[in-house]
Amino acid sequence: MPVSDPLDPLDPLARERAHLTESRSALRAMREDVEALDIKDVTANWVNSLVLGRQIEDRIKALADLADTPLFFGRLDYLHTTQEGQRFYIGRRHVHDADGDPMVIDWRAPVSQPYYQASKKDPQDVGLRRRFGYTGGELTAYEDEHLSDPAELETTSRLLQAEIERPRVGPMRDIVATIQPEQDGIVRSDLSGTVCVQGGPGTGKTAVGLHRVAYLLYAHRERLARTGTLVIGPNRSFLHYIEQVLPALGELEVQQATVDDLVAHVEVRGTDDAATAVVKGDARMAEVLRRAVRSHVALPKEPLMVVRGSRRWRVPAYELEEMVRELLDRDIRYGAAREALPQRIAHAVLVRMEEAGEAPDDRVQNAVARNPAVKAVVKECWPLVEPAKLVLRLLGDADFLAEHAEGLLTEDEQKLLLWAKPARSAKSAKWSAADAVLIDETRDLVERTHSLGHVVLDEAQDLSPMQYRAVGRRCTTGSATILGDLAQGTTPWATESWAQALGHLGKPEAVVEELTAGFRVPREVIAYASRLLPHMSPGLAAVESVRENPGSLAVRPADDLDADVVAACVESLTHEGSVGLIAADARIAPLAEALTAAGMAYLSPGEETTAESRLTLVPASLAKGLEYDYVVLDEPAAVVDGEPDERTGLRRLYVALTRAVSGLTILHSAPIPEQLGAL
Ligand SMILES: Nc1ncnc2c1ncn2[C@@H]1O[C@H](COP(=O)(O)OP(=O)(O)OP(=O)(O)O)[C@@H](O)[C@H]1O
Repeated sequence: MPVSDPLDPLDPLARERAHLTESRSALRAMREDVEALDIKDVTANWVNSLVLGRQIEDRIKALADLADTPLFFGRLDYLHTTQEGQRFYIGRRHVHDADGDPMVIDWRAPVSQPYYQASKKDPQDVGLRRRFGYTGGELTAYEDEHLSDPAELETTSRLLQAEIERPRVGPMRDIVATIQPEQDGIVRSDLSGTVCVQGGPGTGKTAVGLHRVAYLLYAHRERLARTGTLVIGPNRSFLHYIEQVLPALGELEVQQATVDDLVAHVEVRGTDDAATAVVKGDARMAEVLRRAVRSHVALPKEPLMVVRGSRRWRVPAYELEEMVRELLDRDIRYGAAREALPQRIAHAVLVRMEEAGEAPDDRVQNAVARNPAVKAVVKECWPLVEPAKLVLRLLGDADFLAEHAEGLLTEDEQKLLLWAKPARSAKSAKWSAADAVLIDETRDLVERTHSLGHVVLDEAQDLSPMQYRAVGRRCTTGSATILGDLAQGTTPWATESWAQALGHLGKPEAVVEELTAGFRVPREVIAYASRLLPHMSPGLAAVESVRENPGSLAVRPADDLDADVVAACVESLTHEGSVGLIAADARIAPLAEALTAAGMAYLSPGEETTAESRLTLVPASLAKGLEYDYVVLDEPAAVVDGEPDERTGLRRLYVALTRAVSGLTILHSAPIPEQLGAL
């Protein structure tokens, strides 16, 4: 790797540094231009000026020059055909000079794509690809690849390798400088299609999903600003961990939520046992709910008599019945049909008025639709359905449930659904998370759920069919990026195949891509963890680690488990980077006590690690998606035993074993689960 000679005016590094300095001044000038905007002349309306003011503030924020985030990380020199001898610096955002000429090009622009995709085999008209290395914001190195020079040997990039090996203190960071070709293909796939990514631990699924949102916002900014984008993660601590990535890429508008947040129409205070939750999460419940909602519709028995002034207008029962039947047959929401019915009835009355020689207009039709007699028919035939009340009745009234579950759920399954003690009201009921999903489904039967432009669903393998439906209805008219690993499914309803999951989501046509290169876990550690695969997810390929650092793996029997675990944490903390102590949930309290007794401060998952505070105590149930430079794993057998069945237990253990970036120390007093075996 060439080094700089500051005394040489032709020194390439010095010239690149000069370009960096000029680009920073250009960025400053762009920011000052925005800061100098005077909106008083443009708008007299205070609401407009508030909105405009906020947009300007966001723009100023987006144009900030962050000291530790390099303005560009690469350079492309094109050859002749497409961009005639042009040179582009690739960075996180577009920077132009006073004449509007680009100094740094956004990594998402089409001309940047060869930075990620070009190779010796397919140079894509690129003569030179240069990667830059930074040390604390200073440009200190560069690395060249002459893609069209057959004499130059292909080597692995030291800068890329250094980035992959970099210690992981702090929240998750972006990977724009080092997105790999297979990842880039997913990041840049078109907005119109849904993509599903299967990938083992540390293959970059989360990173790819977040960069795809950033890319789509760039390529379809207006459309997505209107329709909205959402990232769904498994829990709060995970969302905290990833929340900095998009803002660092200049995207401040993306919402984040858990599936529970999406369906939070009632307060969740209860829990279900696994068997009950499985039935509640089963896709057949959608049909039970559909039937139950539609069962509220009653066919009219009596004719309708509308009195207006001195005239009486009669609509016979059979005609009303036809209207109701016709609405039932149409595939529209219960609520929409309920709104349509009075207008239909009013229309029938108007036809009669016209036949009698009157000339009623729209106002008359609306007045008839609001007539008490018409309202009474609607109330009788198409009553309001309150979603929470309907679910309350299904879970509390065995006959009502049996009527609508007939032929769909067995008697045993129905029993599992029924509350031991029926709740009195929707307010006082102890709703579970699965109940909230049922209520959400019912709401959608009554009124269409608003669809966003794009949804990213991470750790998707853990969702129940009913949860997939809840996510799917939030992107019916948009698209989605579905990320997950079947081997890390730890819920009793975890999906067995992506085809099934995509079917429930309503996106059966989605393309399933696979990522197999592992950027997190060292070779030896992933090989050890992958021993579990045949026992819990046969058929899934093990991840191929691209880490060069061999990492360290130690499995040690403990005499005094708590004390030995604390000692292993102390030892891990002598290294640079973050340390995660992962343990079965039931072991968290005693370990917290042991750490406190030893005078060691620790964080909870999702709390930001800093240089001073690097140890996090992680319950196994929250470890998914997170990573630490060094992991101390307490008592693997307890992690397995903490789950209701062995397969789920082994999968939980697999998740815990695959969080380490540099070193994994396992301490056990009980025997190591036999599927893992000795080192
Ligand atoms: N192209 C890349 N260059 C550098 N680092 C990368 C790259 N791809 C992924 N990484 C890093 O590898 C680590 C794992 O990535 P990520 O968390 O996205 O993986 P994942 O597949 O979601 O893992 P899990 O299945 O455990 O949730 C992160 O630190 C991420 O920044």
